[in-house]
Amino acid sequence: MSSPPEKLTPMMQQYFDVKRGLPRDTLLLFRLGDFYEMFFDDAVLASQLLGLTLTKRQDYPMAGLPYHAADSYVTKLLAAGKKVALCDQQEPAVPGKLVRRQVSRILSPGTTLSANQLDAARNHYLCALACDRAGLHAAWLDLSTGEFRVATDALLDNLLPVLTALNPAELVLTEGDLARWQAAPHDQIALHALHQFCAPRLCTELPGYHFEPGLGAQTVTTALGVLNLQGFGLAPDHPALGPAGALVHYATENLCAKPENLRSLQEYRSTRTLLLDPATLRNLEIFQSTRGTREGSLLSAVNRTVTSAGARLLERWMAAPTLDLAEISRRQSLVGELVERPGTLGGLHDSLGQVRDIPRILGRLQNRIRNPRELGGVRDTLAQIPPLRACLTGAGPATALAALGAQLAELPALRAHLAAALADELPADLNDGNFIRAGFDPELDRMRALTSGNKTWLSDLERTEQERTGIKSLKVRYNSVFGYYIEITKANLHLAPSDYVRKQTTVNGERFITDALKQKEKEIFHAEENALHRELTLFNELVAAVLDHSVALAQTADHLAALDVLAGWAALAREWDYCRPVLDDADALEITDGRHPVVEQMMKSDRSLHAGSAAFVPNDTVLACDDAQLMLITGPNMAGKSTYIRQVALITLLAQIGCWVPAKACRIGLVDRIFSRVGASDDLARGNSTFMVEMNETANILNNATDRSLIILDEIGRGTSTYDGLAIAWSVVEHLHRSPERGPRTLFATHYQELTQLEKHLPRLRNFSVAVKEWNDEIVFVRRVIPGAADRSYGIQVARLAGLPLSVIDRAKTILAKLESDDATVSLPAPTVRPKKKISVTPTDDSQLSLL
Ligand SMILES: Nc1ncnc2c1ncn2[C@@H]1O[C@H](COP(=O)(O)OP(=O)(O)OP(=O)(O)O)[C@@H](O)[C@H]1O
Repeated sequence: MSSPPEKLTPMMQQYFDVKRGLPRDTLLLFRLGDFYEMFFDDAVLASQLLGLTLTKRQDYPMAGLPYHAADSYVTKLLAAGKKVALCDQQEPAVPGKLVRRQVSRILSPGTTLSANQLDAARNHYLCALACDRAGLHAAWLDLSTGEFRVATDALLDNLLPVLTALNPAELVLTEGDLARWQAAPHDQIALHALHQFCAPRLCTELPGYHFEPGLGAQTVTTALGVLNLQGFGLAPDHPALGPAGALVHYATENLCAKPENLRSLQEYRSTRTLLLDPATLRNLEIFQSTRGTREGSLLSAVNRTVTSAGARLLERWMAAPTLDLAEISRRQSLVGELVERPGTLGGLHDSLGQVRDIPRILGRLQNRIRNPRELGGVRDTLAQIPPLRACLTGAGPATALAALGAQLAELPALRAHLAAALADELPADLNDGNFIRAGFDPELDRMRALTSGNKTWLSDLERTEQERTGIKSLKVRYNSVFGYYIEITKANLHLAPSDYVRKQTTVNGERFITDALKQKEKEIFHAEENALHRELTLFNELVAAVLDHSVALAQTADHLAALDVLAGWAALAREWDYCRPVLDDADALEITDGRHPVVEQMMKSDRSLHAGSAAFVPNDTVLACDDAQLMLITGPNMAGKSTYIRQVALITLLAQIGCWVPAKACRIGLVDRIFSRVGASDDLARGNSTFMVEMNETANILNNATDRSLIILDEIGRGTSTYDGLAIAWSVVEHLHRSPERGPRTLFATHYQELTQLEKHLPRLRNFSVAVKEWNDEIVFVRRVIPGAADRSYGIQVARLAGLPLSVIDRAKTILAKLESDDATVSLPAPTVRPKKKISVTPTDDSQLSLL
């Protein structure tokens, strides 16, 4: 920061005192009257980010923004990854006296609670990490809803996938860790992966002692208001309590108070979760498409939620699909009951549409961010509980839906209280008043009557003064500078009575006051102030009443969120004809008429735009760890290989979150991890070529896959020379098939025709191809996956479809014919191509398979 001027005014002295107490990367917004001002480097930066005018005060830069618009400016600063401290006046300003000021909150991307600064449909995590010889220890907290979790794992690969899926808005790390991870020797792959996860995010570093587990246990127990953590199944020396303590400390500093909405601390265990590594999340476009949009992702294809809390729960379920068969079956049954009852589904949809974001409303109320609309949200939600319960119990007393309905707390007293107390239309700002309904509180009514009585007096005054003076155009008006005044136009000034006191001359006339008018004004102001004060008291009582029921409200909100997700899935199942998959502990993966959930929907919307476009063609899959373990899929370009192998992975993922799946029938033996290696992507910024990324991802799969995993591999080895690539692809297939009895269920799409010969030697490998029809040297895609290897690749025909110039196509055909003939000499002009050698397989002993 620029150095402060030598001689400081008392106010600037106060500014520097506050600034010194803040972390260095925090912008200070310093309240001066109706503005928040920034000075020095903060002013320069903010003026650039917010487009504010940069001014000067005694030679140093200054920029200000009106305090009532602060929310939208702060939103922009947070979106730019900045942290912002709001320093407010703690007492009314008195001329000649320095006002007491204090930081009231620090806002950062991971700790903000304001509805404007949060995406309603997304969880918003602050996450702390520590890594030592015992492994990776993590804690994450959504301060807006109070969700708080810890996890520890000896293997980074078990924890990093879920953290990537959670996509935290901000990280808290031990000072120096980030640099240490970056500088770690090349073979420390785990530390580099950790650095890679952290580097693009906003990281705040805290001194190491904040991460000490003993201190963490104390901080966390105090924050949760419990004596110990046994009730949450956590030992006092759990290593993730270090990061958990650091999180609570950081949140407390930012809120300038203890976070009041932490209800519980849950341990996340990777052994209970289907893991999707970061590459798979990206490759399978689970949360966003490769273009970076929500549209085109699996999440958007299966999201039919109508509440924000439901949308967030769906995201959480997808980030960590469960391995708990009972839980999966519970969700499936609820979906099943709803699929059977379209009437119930319609009723739920309407009522859920009126439900407000209770978890975040409670989070704000508990952390002292309060406005009348938040209470309105609780009122409107409670009003929906009776119809929702009626809807659910209407399904029959012995149903899972009725059981869920019984868990929704009606809280009739609170509902009636809020309905009686709150006005229909509620202001966003407490100080605007008029949010308490007339007739609710006699005292408030009396004060309001006084105000309105006085206002009637004013309008009567206008009439009587017009009569007294004979000036028809005389007006009684109000402005914020003079308060109430009487206005007389120039032409009538000679008629102004002598008791009128002149206050201001305007272009058209003069403004006057009288003693009686000023007396009345005082009464009005006083009555308004009293009424607002009374409203605030009533408001605080209502907030207290709501918070008294916070546990029941929070639980009900959790049930409503689940109901929203499940009702959405039932609607999806009906609309797209999904089936209920059977999940068990067996080894099989059998899908009849499976479809790709995203491509299918996109094709339908294309069809509605372009008549004649084709419909999605369903395909079967049969895999088993100990039988058809590895499907090797060949076929022309564009035939549908990638779509097919991805659809199997997506159907598996949907099945394990409890959703129904796009198929006619489906049976899946639980999968512990889904791995994928698809497409080409480079990571040039970190010095990794396309091929290097491909090999890293493949290495990860081969090192971490278990017999319970599902692996999809698309064109392994494509990023290098033909023979190197083929050799690698070949040995990868062998590796996956190495155990004599069983191996991970694998789908392997390839253009290396040579690999199909492996079927003869690897008993659990099955050749499949995507069929095409050939017609007049053109190909027609039929999108059917059939047993047996493809005969050729039709690359040139597809290249023609892509619009390559005909001269190039013809020349390619000539070269291909030569290459495929025994005479491998191609006459010039020709590209430099290594003649293709015949590749053959020598049977029996695997180790003797000769490539070349
Ligand atoms: N089962 C299907 N039904 C209808 N259309 C499909 C089906 N499968 C794929 N398609 C369409 O075919 C296009 C190409 O599919 P895909 O990318 O899977 O082919 P591919 O065989 O992997 O091609 P390449 O080998 O060139 O990567 C998809 O974008 C999709 O629109």
